Amino acid sequence: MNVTLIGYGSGNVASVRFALERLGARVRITADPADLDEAERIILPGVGAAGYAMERLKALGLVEPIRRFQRPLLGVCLGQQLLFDSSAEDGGVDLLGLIPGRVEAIAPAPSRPSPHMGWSRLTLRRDDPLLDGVKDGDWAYFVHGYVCPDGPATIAAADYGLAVPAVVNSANRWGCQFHPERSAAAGARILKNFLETPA
Ligand SMILES: NC(=O)CC[C@H](N)C(=O)O
Repeated sequence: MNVTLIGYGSGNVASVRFALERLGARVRITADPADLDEAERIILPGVGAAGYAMERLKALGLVEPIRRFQRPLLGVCLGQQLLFDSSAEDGGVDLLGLIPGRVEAIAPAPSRPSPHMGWSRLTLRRDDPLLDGVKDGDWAYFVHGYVCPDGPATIAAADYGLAVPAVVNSANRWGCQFHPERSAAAGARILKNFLETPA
């Protein structure tokens, strides 16, 4: 099982790599656009600000190779958000535009501080190869202050006083808002399923 992990200076590369290698994957970390064109499957990690992440992807010439990639692609945490059209973060930033919609800030409420930090249970919305073996009610670990738009791409959600698209899919692109590398059995199963998704 080969996987290419984009190391672009805005991602939790080390923890994702360790989780993938624990599953037996051969991990290549790269920021070279040529490596993406020949990758069997790609994971786009991400932590921090959307604006900076997009600046890094643009500076490294990675935006178009990611956009044109037709084999399995998984965005993790901020990496899921980057798959959408735009984000309100950093005063508004255009993203990769692979899934329709705008990422918005989580509106804080008395029972719902922002950022959403901690364990929440998953509600499965529909079957998907990435969710094979994941059960309704499984726990996942979230750390985010922005939330993707809930729509047809949502295949699993978490209830945080608002519906948080926890796992999304559109064509060959999947996203995971929570940290699968820090989400115990469900997270490990999602990474394993991604590694086994036919390229
Ligand atoms: N954990 C993160 O890196 C968060 C990503 C994004 N900036 C958000 O607040 O949702």
